[in-house]
This record gives sequence, structure tokens and C-alpha cells, in this order.
Amino acid sequence: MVLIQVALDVVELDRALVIAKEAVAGGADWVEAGTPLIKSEGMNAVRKLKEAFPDKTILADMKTMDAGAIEVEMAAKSGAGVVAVLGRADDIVISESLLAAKKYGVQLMVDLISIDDPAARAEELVRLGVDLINIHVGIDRQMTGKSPLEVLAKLGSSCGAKIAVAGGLKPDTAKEAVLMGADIVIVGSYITNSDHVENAARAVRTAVDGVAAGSKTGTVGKKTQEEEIFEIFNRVSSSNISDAMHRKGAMSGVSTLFPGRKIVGRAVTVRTFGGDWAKPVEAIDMCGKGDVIVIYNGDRNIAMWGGLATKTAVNKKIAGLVVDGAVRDMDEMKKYDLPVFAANVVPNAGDPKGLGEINCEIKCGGQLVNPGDFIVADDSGIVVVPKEKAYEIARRSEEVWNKEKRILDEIERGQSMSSVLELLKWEKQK
Ligand SMILES: O=C(CO)[C@H](O)[C@H](O)COP(=O)(O)O
Repeated sequence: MVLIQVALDVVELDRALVIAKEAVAGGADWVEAGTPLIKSEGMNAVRKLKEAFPDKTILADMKTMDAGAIEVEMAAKSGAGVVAVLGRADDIVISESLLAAKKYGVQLMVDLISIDDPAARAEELVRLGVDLINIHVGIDRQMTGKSPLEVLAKLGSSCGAKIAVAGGLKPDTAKEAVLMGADIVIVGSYITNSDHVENAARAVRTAVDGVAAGSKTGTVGKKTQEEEIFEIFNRVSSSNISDAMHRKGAMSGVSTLFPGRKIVGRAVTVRTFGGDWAKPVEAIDMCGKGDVIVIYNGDRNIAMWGGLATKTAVNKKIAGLVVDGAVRDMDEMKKYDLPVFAANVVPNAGDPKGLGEINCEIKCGGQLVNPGDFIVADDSGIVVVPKEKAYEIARRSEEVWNKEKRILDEIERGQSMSSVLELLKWEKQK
């Protein structure tokens, strides 16, 4: 039987215990004290988990690099049945960890996170006597699109050890991992950040058990990164994205004219001056379906966009307009669905002189925007995501969105935001 291990990568012990209870009810077999929980609470986290789940195997994700024997001993004495150390550690650290594991009657799992040649290292580890290996892509690398399934495909399932797989797994990828030979699937954020942990764990259980029952259909359909970016940006908010960019990326002084209309698209940029509307209108003809026109005008008191330009843009099916400058003809613009974000609305227009450029780097609302950058604009504001970082930021913003949903769920159950986040405990010490 394939085991499901829920990884509790939260820093608050009380939350971890609640989440673990729900995950176990949904079918998790092993409960992992995740590294952030161990760093926050120490071995007490392992003790409390063992106390709460005496019949379950508790894994302590120590991520040990040195002094293996003492770390394994500490975790084992606290109630861990499996202790995880890093495959990047020296062989002597692995051997010492193995000796301690034998002495205290626990299993050792060796984590292949960030190993350049996982197949070669797995072979060495098996020679050292390791019989439980974790094919793991860490959270930061997941955000760049790396998946543990690619690593598993290279390693194969017959390396002589039991195989655990971890790194952003969801029901479909957990199932794929099992089809590829995994004995244990380790699932963290998909379960712990769910607003219904029990159901999320059950979805993983069903997917994994489906393989044992012989259902080989429904493996992961590959989406392109571009498709994933659009899917995620359409789901999350500009605030989630700003959080994912370390609370940066938002324009200032430009806001929605039509609340409720959202933009997700790639920028076609325009720089123009003093209400000159030639380049903005010419840019519409250069746009493809779904593009966003982003304009720096430099004068917020002369309109360089109005009803006629809006109708042309609607015909071209552009996703929206963002203007660091003024627009006019609100009555006409209201009739169309086009999301419009601007710094000002004034009735007096400029003239079509043709100054400026299309598709050059501009500064709009205080943010640099390059052609092709992603623009996400909603009622909270407008964020610019540089195209080179778009996939990573999309993945990180999805994590932010998921975490917030989970915290909201806990607040809806009656807790205060401050108690859920243990704000007092985590205030920065002077
Ligand atoms: O060890 C970890 C991070 O280093 C995680 O526990 C592991 O990656 C599983 O979590 P997720 O499913 O969120 O990736």
C-alpha cells in the first residue's frame, strides 16, 4: 500500500495539530513535523504530534547536514518513527545517522533535494545502507517550474530503496508519482493550505488508491507555462501578486474607472506627451487579442483616450487599458466591457501629433513596464510582473492565495486573525 505523508510546514504548533487531525481523518498515514515547524517549536513539535497521534508514524524533517547521530537521537527520543536527513551531507553524516537510527529503532529517510545527479547519489546511499530515499524538489525551485516527477523519471523506481516523492504534489501528480513507482507520497501545501484539509487529504487518498485499484487513466495533462500563468493570474488578486513580489510591483496614482472589471494580459507599452493621442491610437492596431495597452502620458490634465479609441480597442478584443494620464468620454466607455484604469478623467483632449514611441520601456504609475510584461489590475490596483519572472510570481501568488484561504477558514471558525498568526509571539524583537 502506498503511504501518504502530510507535511506540516506551518510555524504555529496549535494550527499544525488542527491541520494534522483533519488530514488524518482524510486518510493521511504519516504525519510530518515539517522543517519550519521544527525550527519554530523544536522537538516539542514532534512530542506533541506523537502525543496527539500515538498510532501514527511521525516523521521529523530535520534536514540534517551535520552531527547526524545527535539529531536522529533527539528526534527518535521525542517520538519520531522516521527521521529525514539531507543527501547532500557527507557520507560520514549519513553513516552516523544510520547507526543512531538503528540504535533507537527508527527509520532514516534521506532527502535528495538539490542533488545534481540524484541517480548516482541514490546508488551511493543504498550502498551505505539507506533504504528510504526522498525524491524532493523544494518549494523555491517548484516556483520555477521544476517537478519531482522529472527527477523520478530519471532515477527510475528500482534503485534498491523505498521511494518517497515530495514537492508540490496534488492528487493528479501524486497519482502520477505512484504510477512511476513511488511508495510514499509527501504532500504539504496542497493539504495544509486547503480551506478543507480533510477533503484535500481525501482527494490525495482517492487518487493514490485509484492506482492500486487499477485505474491508470487521468494522468497529468501538461499545460504550458503561459497557460498556467494566465490561469493563476485570473484566479488570484493584485494584492496576492504584490505579496508574492515581496510587497512590490504596484502602480500608484492610477486606479480603476469601472470597479469589478479585471485585467490580465501582456503589456503593449506607449510613451506619449501632453495629451498627444496619435501613438496610443496607433498602438491599438498593433495589439493582439488579450493584450493590455499601458500608456505613460506625462500630463494628467489633458485626455489622450476617449470613446472612439475604446470602441476600436473593444473591436480588437484587447484585455484592458492602463493610463498614467487622463481619459474622457465616461458615458461611452461605460457602455463597453473594456476595463480602464487611469490617473484622471477630464473632458478636454489633446491633439494627434505623433510624439513618443510604441513598445519601449516606460514608467507608468511609478513602475517600470516593458513590452510583454504581465499586467494584473483589479479593484485594489495594478501590478506589473516582469515577463522573465512571471511563472515564478504566478506560482508564489497562488501559494499566497491558498494560505489566505486557509487562514480565513480558521477565522470563520471563530478565531481572531492575531491568534491564528500568533502575532504577539512573532513580533520582531528589539
Ligand atoms: O520539505 C519540504 C520543503 O522543503 C516540504 O515539506 C515538501 O516539499 C512537501 O511540501 P509541498 O507539497 O508544499 O512541496
